[in-house]
Amino acid sequence: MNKPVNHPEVSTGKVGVLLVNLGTPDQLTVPSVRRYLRQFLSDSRVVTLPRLLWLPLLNLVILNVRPKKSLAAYSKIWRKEDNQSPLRYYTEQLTKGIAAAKSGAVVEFAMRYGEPAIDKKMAEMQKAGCDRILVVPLYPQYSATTNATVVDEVFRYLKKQVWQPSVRIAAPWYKHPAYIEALKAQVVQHIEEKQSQPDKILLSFHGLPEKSLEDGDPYYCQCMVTGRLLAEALGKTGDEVMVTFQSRFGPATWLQPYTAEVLESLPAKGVNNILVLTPGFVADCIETLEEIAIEGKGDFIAAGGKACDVLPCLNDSAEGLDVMNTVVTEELAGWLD
Ligand SMILES: C=CC1=C(C)c2cc3[nH]c(cc4nc(cc5[nH]c(cc1n2)c(C)c5CCC(=O)O)C(CCC(=O)O)=C4C)c(C)c3C=C
Ligand SMILES: [Fe+2]
Ligand SMILES: [Fe+2]
Repeated sequence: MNKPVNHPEVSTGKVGVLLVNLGTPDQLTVPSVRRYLRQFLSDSRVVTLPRLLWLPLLNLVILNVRPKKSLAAYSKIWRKEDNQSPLRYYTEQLTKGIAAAKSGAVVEFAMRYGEPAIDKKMAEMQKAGCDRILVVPLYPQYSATTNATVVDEVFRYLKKQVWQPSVRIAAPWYKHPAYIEALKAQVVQHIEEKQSQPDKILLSFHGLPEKSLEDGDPYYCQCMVTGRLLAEALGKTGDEVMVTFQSRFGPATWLQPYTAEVLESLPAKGVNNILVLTPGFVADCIETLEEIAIEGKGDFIAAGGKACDVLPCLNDSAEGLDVMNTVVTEELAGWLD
């Protein structure tokens, strides 16, 4: 006879849904911003330069200069009412919204960098009886710098487990009709309220080094598909809807055209009324609220532009929740026995 094994509790067959966003400083302080940037920018999926070159540069130069600059930017958008960053707030609101729609599932969020950490949340979900966990990286377009690093972290956790849950990773939804329709509805509602058409609609996505294309990262192509499908849905030409890339970091060439350069050059071309969307972000954050809605808009006006309306991310709006609920529902279909 085998020796009796001390069995862990029998599974309750629950399903877990773990939404994972990038991460954000916990507090509005230089050490907090530095801690976040250190973890984020030390990830070799994010900065692919040789470690021996990059880590000294990061630790000796960048982490001494950048956190102060970033803190000034975060302080412009920080939520005073609940003392947290918008990214964290909207990620939590989305999680609550999905939990309300998916009774029976354990719905939680984690951050790839900082807290709540992915391994802690995975462990909690297993403890709560989840033997199937759907992980949803909160990025409509796939990139190795965002999605793949979430998957790496999930599997680092799984590697240490004797009893692993089944895990499924949600696919990016860059061309899903629910997503395109949600963006369209946002634009149509804005134009109706304003009772005038913009000269141009800019879709500003987070940038990546241009080299990502050579490396096989599909991000650029997925952004272009989102842009084309939205233009088609709106009945607009490729000229009226333009895809640009923001948030360049470091001296390398990044995906182009650069949002900042386009914003500064449009007024001289007679494009004076524009509408800007940031469809690569699920939730508003420093990159959308500070870089675009404050800095980018200011630069456009300073260059002679008349109106630059910036739409919020889908966030926890009814449309935003609908997109995420659709993604979760479709991923779980067939998996929920
Ligand atoms: C090499 C650097 C970076 C790559 C590659 C990169 C890819 C990437 N990032 C997002 C989404 C977000 N990035 C955010 C902030 C942010 N990104 C970088 C650098 C790279 N991003 C930095 C240095 C920062 C920090 C902010 C700053 O100091 O200016 C955020 C916002 C976080 C917040 O707290 O508000 C998001 C979201 C995507 C989607 C992406 C690749 C496609
Ligand atoms: Fe980024
Ligand atoms: Fe930025």
